[in-house]
Amino acid sequence: MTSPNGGAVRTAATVPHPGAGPAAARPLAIEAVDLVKTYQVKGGSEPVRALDGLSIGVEPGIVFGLLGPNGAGKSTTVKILTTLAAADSGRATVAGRDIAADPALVRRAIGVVAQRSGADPVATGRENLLLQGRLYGMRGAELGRRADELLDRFDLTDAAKRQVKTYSGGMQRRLDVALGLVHRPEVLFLDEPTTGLDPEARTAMWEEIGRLAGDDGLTILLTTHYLEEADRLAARLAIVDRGRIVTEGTPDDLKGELHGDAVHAELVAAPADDALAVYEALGRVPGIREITVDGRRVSARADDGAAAVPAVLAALDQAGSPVAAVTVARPSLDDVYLRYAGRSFADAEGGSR
Ligand SMILES: Nc1ncnc2c1ncn2[C@@H]1O[C@H](COP(=O)(O)OP(=O)(O)OP(=O)(O)O)[C@@H](O)[C@H]1O
Repeated sequence: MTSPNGGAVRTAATVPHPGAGPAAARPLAIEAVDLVKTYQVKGGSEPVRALDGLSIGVEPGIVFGLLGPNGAGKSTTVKILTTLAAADSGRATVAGRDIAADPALVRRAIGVVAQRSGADPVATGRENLLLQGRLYGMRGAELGRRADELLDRFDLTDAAKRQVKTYSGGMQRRLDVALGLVHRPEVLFLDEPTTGLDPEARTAMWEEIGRLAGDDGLTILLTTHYLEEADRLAARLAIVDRGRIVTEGTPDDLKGELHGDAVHAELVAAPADDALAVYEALGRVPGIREITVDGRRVSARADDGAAAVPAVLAALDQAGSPVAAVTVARPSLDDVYLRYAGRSFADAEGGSR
């Protein structure tokens, strides 16, 4: 089978329909296979490999989180899946259409809320929605009704006739999401929707996104570098590190893989000898496993964290690395990230790729 431009048309992969018989299957809303993307940097010798064989499969009707630190490759993935950039290699389908063979069909089927607002600041909120609808061929009373419905839904009715430049950050972001939904897309891309919002506006946006997830059939791909956001909103999530997916599952499954408690110790000083003495000393403490030393930070898992603390403190002291502070916690997504990426989320955010 070939497409009008001669390229091969790929059929979308399918997933078993939950609760349906073994023969029933639904197409994936998003499928990306082995995406690679490099950027040539002006004046730089080495090209940046933003995506290094990234693959995801997103079932329809869910919020799927792409979680990763700054520079992990989330925005590049969104740009490729929304046809704004081409991959060097690999393939993908969105809403059942191949992004390379049928980019126009993909664009009609998706809504995109980019990191930077696309709204016209000197137009009103309602005018922005009408303009966006017209771009998708919507007209007349139907478009007016859709704009009013979205203004109401995103709590913007009172501000509908105000210029967008007078909106608060939270109101602008809500309008951005409304703009992405005007033409009733099948798949909505939200690229870091709450970055830059104050905590109150962030919570309000989380509630909105949570409600959207219940909309009939809408699939949402959400990128975020907030662990809490992914935990709260995503039915499934994939953790991205250095352009690859390092693990994928429901937030609870991912945390559940980590049995026992996370023990984090802050050493008085970073160990000098490649931390060998620290690894050896902790390795001898019963019930302690998965030890990671990262500068002054030591992390490990323990079946009973609180009970293990005295032995951990004593072992580190004897190894010549006294402890300044220690915490015990239930596994978090940060622990999941540490396990798969080998460094803490905070370090990955601040560090180089
Ligand atoms: N146009 C570009 N030219 C050169 N390098 C780029 C370009 N766009 C992205 N990169 C690089 O590619 C890598 C991935 O960037 P990307 O924006 O996809 O990451 P991200 O996970 O979305 O991060 P952020 O949260 O900061 O947006 C980074 O190293 C980035 O510096």
